[in-house]
Amino acid sequence: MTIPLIQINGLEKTFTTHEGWLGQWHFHQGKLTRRKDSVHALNGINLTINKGETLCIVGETGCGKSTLARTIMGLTSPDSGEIRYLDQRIDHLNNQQRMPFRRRMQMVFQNPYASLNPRMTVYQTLSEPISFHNPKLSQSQIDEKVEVLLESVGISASSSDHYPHEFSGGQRQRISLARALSVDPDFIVADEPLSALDVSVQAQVLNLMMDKQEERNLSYLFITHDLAVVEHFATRVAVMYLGRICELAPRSALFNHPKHPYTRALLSAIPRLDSNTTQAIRLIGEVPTPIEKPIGCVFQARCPYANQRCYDQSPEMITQSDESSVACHAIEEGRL
Ligand SMILES: Nc1ncnc2c1ncn2[C@@H]1O[C@H](COP(=O)(O)OP(=O)(O)OP(=O)(O)O)[C@@H](O)[C@H]1O
Repeated sequence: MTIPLIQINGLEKTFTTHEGWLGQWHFHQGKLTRRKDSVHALNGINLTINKGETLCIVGETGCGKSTLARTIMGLTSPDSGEIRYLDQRIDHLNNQQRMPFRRRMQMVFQNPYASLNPRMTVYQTLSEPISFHNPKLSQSQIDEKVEVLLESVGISASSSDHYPHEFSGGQRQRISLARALSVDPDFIVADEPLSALDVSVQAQVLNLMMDKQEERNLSYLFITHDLAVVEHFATRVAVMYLGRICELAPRSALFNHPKHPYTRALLSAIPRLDSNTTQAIRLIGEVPTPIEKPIGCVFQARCPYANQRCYDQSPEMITQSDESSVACHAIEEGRL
């Protein structure tokens, strides 16, 4: 049975930036004014992450993947929209109110070199969240939990007095995962957790994450550029473009029958031995900047199927027969 764990409705986030060194001041109504640009990072995201599933987010750099992750985790506040954990709204909580959810929702970052405190031993890194969230545990119970946790991610408990710099990149990412697991979460956001690692180590860390998911019925929101990882690991895949989700589909539907022109373009960039019958699309044109949010479909400027409606009207997500959803006028009109 599918149980929704995280539900996101109409999430919007715009950042205001002061663009460029020379361009940041200008005269406006006789006054020297600092120029501001609005970066539309999230433009109405609707998404559900179910219990026990891995939802992978893919899309070009700057399309809003990390902003989505950080907003779900409460590290960035949304401008509008709702985020629910089970049936509780969590998008507007202050630090104090968010505390119970911090245990249940954890994050693993791209760079284990930066995300572990270099001045804390592995024991301190793991025991601190354990004792904070379980104040009744005795010292020996905490010690035992740290030991079991470390061994469970393939790090010898005898190295718990070592510092992060004494470990390899893969070991550090294992320790980051152990830290996330130390408080028994239900949900982990992993933002490019493999991309700072050697290719040979990536598979080991990915397999470890899959084992932990099975053991603990974890839900993952997994952000990656690597479509081979997505094909191996995802339950469902959300394809993002310029702050919007353009296709959301079960893994096999997405890889076997990609629908949105952007998804097709992404997948046709992967060299494959089996010939895919879906027509490949080569992307033309520049990636538009999130500062100039287009009216209509966000993919219009690079889409070979765009017509006037695509320039005028933003397409809605429409569910297809294979449980995928896609936002594309050309598909809706049967032109694709
Ligand atoms: N704190 C911020 N202030 C201003 N702009 C920001 C901020 N954070 C993100 N942005 C902008 O929002 C847009 C989305 O950024 P985001 O990091 O979410 O994209 P991404 O898809 O995760 O990219 P990448 O794959 O490179 O990590 C980008 O244009 C980025 O420059």
